Amino acid sequence: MGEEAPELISNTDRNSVLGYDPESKDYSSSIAIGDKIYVVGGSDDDANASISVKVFDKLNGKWSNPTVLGTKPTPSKGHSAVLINMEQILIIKSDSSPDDCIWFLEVDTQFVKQQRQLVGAEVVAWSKGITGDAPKPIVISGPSGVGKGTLIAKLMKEYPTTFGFSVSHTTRAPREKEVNGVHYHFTERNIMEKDIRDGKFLETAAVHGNLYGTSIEAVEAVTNAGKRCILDIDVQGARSVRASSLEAIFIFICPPSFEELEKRLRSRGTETEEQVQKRLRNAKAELDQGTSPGLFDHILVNGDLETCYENLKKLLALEEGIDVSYQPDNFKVPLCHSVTKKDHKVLIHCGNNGLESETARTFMLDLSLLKGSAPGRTRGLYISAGGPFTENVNGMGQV
Ligand SMILES: Nc1ncnc2c1ncn2[C@@H]1O[C@H](COP(=O)(O)OP(=O)(O)OP(=O)(O)O)[C@@H](O)[C@H]1O
Ligand SMILES: Nc1nc2c(ncn2[C@@H]2O[C@H](COP(=O)(O)O)[C@@H](O)[C@H]2O)c(=O)[nH]1
Repeated sequence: MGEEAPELISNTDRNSVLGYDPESKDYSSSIAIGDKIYVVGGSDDDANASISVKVFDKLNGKWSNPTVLGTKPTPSKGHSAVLINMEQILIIKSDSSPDDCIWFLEVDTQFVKQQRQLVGAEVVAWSKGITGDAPKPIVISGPSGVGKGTLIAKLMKEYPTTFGFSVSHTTRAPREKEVNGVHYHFTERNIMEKDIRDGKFLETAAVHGNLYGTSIEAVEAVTNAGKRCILDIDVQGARSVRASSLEAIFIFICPPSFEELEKRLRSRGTETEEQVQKRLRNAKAELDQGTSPGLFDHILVNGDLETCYENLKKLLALEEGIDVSYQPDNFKVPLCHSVTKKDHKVLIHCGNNGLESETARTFMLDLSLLKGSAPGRTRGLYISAGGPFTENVNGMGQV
């Protein structure tokens, strides 16, 4: 039986672009999935703009502007759009820096389906393609007063360029020394409820009588700064993140005893007696859930602060597992390129409209080990440079 011919996807450079308007410098590409057509467009006139997405519903003949979640790519001079599966479209930006050229537009992934239900309208989500295995975010949970904030502050102080704190939103009032935008984004309940409906949060929970939540933007701000994201969230939040597409490491911090927890909470002096009582009641359930198997990868007891901090550092070093060695130094897709896809492999033929010549170059993207997705990053992308790549019985190989 013969091999199925690879699917040819034309690029959307200035010459072959669908709907390119030379006056406005706008360009767009379109991909049909089921009953919908996704039109992804941009204009290189406005460097601050982002690539736009429009959806045409073939069933009712109407266009819509979907809610677009995640950090959006900025426009480049052109891009190719490749249908990977019925859930996501690969966008390869031309003439962009190596860390900004591979993007995934999710149109029907689990996350998008959930958000569509929540928002009650069309939703798409962007996720940036990361080569190799970028480090996973760290979720730190534990009862109020156990010392999560103290441990995180130590980590951020010692490694300011490695770790970044995900600044949560909360409806609780700021404490005396808390700074808006640094410790929390302090917000009103009705505003936060609207933001939740608009799909802006990765997770939210009602904790000790207030709303708390991690916005997609908070996590992306840290990741975009090239840092490893730390989330300080309660057990309900940890459970939601576990169920989301964000692949993280989950650490639960325990007190050495309940009495010590009570002592720390009181000595912090930030809560009224009534609030302390409420937090202690909730702590019992959190300790039960946090220490039962399944949710957390690691449990640390915060007895002596320095010992616990050293253990936390050891644990993070073990979990590091960063491997970003797969990206060729000079991976940059020129305006003039074409793309072919077969199974999990995408070939980008660069130069001379894909015709072989001395200047022509081919890159291969291996999508078989992708992990994570929106909201956040799609990791595990492998890029090989060189070629010419040929097809063999197992797919594509390099000769
Ligand atoms: N190992 C420790 N030994 C003694 N005191 C500690 C230890 N760790 C933290 N503390 C103190 O306990 C109090 C509570 O710590 P922290 O505010 O970090 O708790 P938390 O878990 O972040 O609480 P919350 O969830 O309410 O934000 C602080 O006053 C802090 O200085
Ligand atoms: N589910 C979430 N929980 C959060 C978030 N930010 C903080 N928290 C947790 O709330 C309690 C109370 O915090 P406090 O600052 O009022 O003492 C604590 O357990 C935090 O871990 C969040 O975004 N989501």
